[in-house]
Parts: sequence; structure tokens; C-alpha cells
Amino acid sequence: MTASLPYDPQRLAHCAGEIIVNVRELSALGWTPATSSNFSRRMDERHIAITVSGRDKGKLTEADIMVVDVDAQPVATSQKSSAETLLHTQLYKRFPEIGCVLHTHSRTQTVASRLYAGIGHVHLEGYELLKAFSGNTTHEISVELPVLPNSQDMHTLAAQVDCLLDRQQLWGYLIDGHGLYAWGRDMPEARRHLEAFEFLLGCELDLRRLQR
Ligand SMILES: CSCCC(=O)C(=O)COP(=O)(O)O
Ligand SMILES: [Zn+2]
Repeated sequence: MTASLPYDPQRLAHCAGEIIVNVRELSALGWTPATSSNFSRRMDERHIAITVSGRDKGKLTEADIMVVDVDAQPVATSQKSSAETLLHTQLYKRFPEIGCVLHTHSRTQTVASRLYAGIGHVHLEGYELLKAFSGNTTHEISVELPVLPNSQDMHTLAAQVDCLLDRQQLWGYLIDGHGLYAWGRDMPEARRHLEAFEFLLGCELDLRRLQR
């Protein structure tokens, strides 16, 4: 901590580095088209490192990562944080154990969100990869991935998410026509959950095509 900053700048540099490296890889997979997607990492109890709004997520540098507090307010900067900051901070505020939130717009996530918006969830069952979700020790379980209606009003979206947060074992949700949010205690866990959802949604879409 310095006299002028309410957070540790070394911690910010560490979190920014982690976001930059991981998001470049996600971007190379085509999961962040047209400047979409946003990413964050908890720095300490009150501070979150998060992507600046509108940046090309495949080309992030340290200048594209800023700090907000758990109330979604910018800290010691005039930059504008992600338009979806509230969806990150609501998770950090409610669950002290959450350390990383990842939001992507892959084609698979977007198509699945459109197909399953009507029933409001994607039922995932029978896959060995369900063990990728922390707390699952067998494939003999099922996971319901919620699909929420999209909105440009972040308070509306956050209120919808809030209704889900009492559930046990919730590691992500889809927004209709928009993309996926996934999280974890740290970057590797959040990324494992994100990749597992992406893979399982891809399987469900393939099965629908093949069963037609
Ligand atoms: C061009 S993508 C539309 C906004 C969005 O959904 C997104 O994920 C990126 O917004 P941000 O403000 O975080 O850049
Ligand atoms: Zn988005």
C-alpha cells in the first residue's frame, strides 16, 4: 500500500498480468469477438482489477486494467470500467471466496443461450467433464446452467442474477443472445469452469444437430 493509493500496486500488477495472459489465450480461441467480454480478479477484500470498457480483449496491456471497489466505483482513476462491472462486483461482494470472474461471448455460448432461453436453463448430465466443476467428484450428477434474459440495464440483470445466488454449486450462467459468466476462487479454477461450460455446451449443440 502506498500513501496515495488505497490498494497495493504490486497486487494490481500481478492481477493485471494474470488477466492479460489468460485473456489473450481465450481471445485466440475466438471467444471475445469485436471487443466483447470482460474479466476481473479480486485484489483484496475491497478492490477488484477489471478490464476497461470497450478495449480489444485480445490485445490487453496493463493500461487496459483498472481498479474498482466492491460497490463498482472506480478507484484512483478516471477510466471507465466494463459496462458489466456490476455483474462482477455483485459476486465478489456476496461471496468472499470468489477470486476471479470471466465473461466471454463465444459462438457456442451465444447459440446455446438462444436455444435454451425458452426453458431458462441448460441441463447438463452424463458427462465425465462435470467433474471439472469444483465440488463434483463423479459424473453421476447433473448441473443446471441458468439462462437469463438479456438487458441493457445492469441493475435489471444483476437483480436476475441475485435470485440465483442462493443455489448450491453455482459456477456460471448464460445471458440470452449475449454470453457466459463463469467464476472461481482463482484464475485457474474460473478458467476451468469457463472451459468446461464451453465444452459441454458444444456437446449439447452437436447432439441436437445429430438427433434431428
Ligand atoms: C461489443 S460487446 C457489447 C458489450 C458487452 O457485452 C461486453 O461484454 C463488453 O463490454 P465492456 O464494456 O466490458 O467492454
Ligand atoms: Zn458481454
